[in-house]
Amino acid sequence: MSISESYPPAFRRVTNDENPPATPVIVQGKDINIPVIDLERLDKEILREACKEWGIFRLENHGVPLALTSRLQEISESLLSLPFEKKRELFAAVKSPLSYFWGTPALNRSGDALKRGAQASNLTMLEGFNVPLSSLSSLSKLPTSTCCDDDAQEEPKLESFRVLMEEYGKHITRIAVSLFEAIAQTLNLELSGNRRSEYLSESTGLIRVYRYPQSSEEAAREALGMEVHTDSSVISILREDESGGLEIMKGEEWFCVKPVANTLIVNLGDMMQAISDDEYKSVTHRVKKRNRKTERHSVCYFVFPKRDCVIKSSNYKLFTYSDFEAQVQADVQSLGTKIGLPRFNPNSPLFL
Ligand SMILES: O=C(O)CCC(=O)C(=O)O
Ligand SMILES: [Fe+2]
Repeated sequence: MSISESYPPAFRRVTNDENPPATPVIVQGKDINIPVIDLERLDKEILREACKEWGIFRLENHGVPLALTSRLQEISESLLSLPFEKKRELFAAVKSPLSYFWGTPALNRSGDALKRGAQASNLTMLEGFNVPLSSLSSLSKLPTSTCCDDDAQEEPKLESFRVLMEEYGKHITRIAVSLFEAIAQTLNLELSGNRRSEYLSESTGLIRVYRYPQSSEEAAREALGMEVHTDSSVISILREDESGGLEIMKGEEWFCVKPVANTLIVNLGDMMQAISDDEYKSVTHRVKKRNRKTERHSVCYFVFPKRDCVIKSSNYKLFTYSDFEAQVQADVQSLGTKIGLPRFNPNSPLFL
């Protein structure tokens, strides 16, 4: 099987060099070193500075075993390299909470792609699996499909993926909770009662495993792997491979964040920005693959407030996380893009 048979059909034209879509050339940012935080020796001053000036940092000594991330990457790559139709069938057939998506990272709560408005022609060159962690742990084993004999060969792989994901999910949740508590201290945030678990609700934790395909030189100059955005989360934690491509906006400029083995990248999301009264930044970022000869694989964890948690912030009207999520989805559907926090800021022209 050629590699392109494992890509969604809509990607094949772009990866084959024939007629790449005519879109503006995207200039690649300069290299930059982001702040480094050592989780074993957390320095609150460095953490405060990183959250305030950058909204993103590299995490060292995070305690996730290298063997676990390597095995997770291996099994994810193996599942993602199955033929396109197979991936669709397999994930639909096992009726699990896991879902397979491609062409857009904008999904609804059930993991289905949102229909996009105005910019619907912008195909995003990525595919992946969406894994809501809480439903994963309630499934002791993935149900066996009765669909087709072929699937039987892949199901053990899917089951190993589930087991590894669950283990990885526990580590990454532990990291998110300790970082959130440390960040809250740097803000003197009052976390009495249930406030911590309302702001950072472990049960909302979600992991996405992404594959960004190879592409021709021509397309490489033109296509973005993931469009410019901020995350809606409180905290996001990324594990990327060595191929590079993550870029952040600092000031008015784009910069490339180079991969460093066995570290994680933590970025603050919109909810952290709101909770901090805009003291801390939800970093604007995108993925532009540097090396189009290889695929890029990444694993990204997102954690959110409880759905009905009211976000109180002096710069925004009161809103619940559910209100925010519904607004993002409505904007993606009608405008083709997320507006995010400005919708809730009475001083913004985009305020609703
Ligand atoms: O794949 C990556 O490196 C980044 C993914 C990302 O920014 C996201 O999923 O929000
Ligand atoms: Fe992101």
